[in-house]
Amino acid sequence: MGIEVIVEGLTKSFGKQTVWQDVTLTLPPGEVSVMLGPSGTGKTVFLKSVIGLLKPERGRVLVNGVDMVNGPERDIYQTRKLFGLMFQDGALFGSMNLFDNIAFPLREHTRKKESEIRRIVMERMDMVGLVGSEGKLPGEISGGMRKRAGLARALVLDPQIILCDEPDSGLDPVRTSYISQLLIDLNAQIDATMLIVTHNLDIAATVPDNMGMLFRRELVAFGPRELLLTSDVPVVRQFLSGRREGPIGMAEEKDEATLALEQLTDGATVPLAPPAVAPQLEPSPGMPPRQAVQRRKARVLAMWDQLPAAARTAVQAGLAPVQGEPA
Ligand SMILES: Nc1ncnc2c1ncn2[C@@H]1O[C@H](COP(=O)(O)OP(=O)(O)OP(=O)(O)O)[C@@H](O)[C@H]1O
Repeated sequence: MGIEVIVEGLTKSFGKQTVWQDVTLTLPPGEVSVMLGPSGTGKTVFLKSVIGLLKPERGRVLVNGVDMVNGPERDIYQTRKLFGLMFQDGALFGSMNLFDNIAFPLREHTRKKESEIRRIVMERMDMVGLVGSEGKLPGEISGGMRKRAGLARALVLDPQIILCDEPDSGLDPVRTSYISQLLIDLNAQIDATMLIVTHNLDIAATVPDNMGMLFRRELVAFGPRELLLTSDVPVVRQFLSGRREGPIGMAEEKDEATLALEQLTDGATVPLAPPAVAPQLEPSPGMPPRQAVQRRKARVLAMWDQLPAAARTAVQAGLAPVQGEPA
């Protein structure tokens, strides 16, 4: 089962610029979480801080009891091996074929024999649908294939926590749907804790168990997907509906005067209908059921009293028994 990641009071700055402050959340073990936020709000910085590649000034990130911020470097290095990291561009070595790219972490970090490495690499390539492309160079394949190769490489060390930075960037909507399904299928197969950073609304609506959003140097919210998908917090509603009206501006947050002017226009005053919550993706036929589903159900029911009515209704709709399944 995946490992819980506890983030407490995390604050990160570069010089005088605070990227975000006092971020507190828990990634539940084996569940899929998505972190949303407009460009430049520090989503990538957050991922890098979770894995200990960047050092926030305050707070801690606990993984298996190790603080990835201030713990001993030796422990951080060991704990990092529990992670699989999928970078935005796949981060493949251009001069290596896909097989060697995916085998790289095994050759670097383990003493496995080549025959064992071949078995693992082929198994992971099969998981992401790349068998037959072992000999291709990254420059010879499509962006979607590069993403999948990046994902296969993130999987070779059997990670218990997977971090994905914008798995959709540069992909068309159809390829993005395939990646979404692949992420759910992977979760069903390996039950790893997953954190996906994205601004893709389809991924946000259909993939995660939990969702968070960064804005104005704060974590606006983090919780079950239904909480954010039905939220009436203006910035969350604006982001999830992709509207211009609201606190998020083109280059940066809008100033007070622009916002006040918007309040006077019809577009901003017409209330949005409560959003319909799309069903979460199920694993593909033939995949095992996601083990996180039952754990999440118990967790969400335990926080029932704290959920607003709209979120409860959406949770109930999602819990309705599927035909042929016990309630
Ligand atoms: N190493 C660094 N040194 C200085 N500033 C940095 C560094 N890394 C990131 N930043 C700044 O931190 C802020 C957040 O960057 P980040 O890449 O995390 O945003 P993001 O939310 O992932 O954006 P996008 O969605 O556009 O990828 C930006 O203002 C960026 O310029």
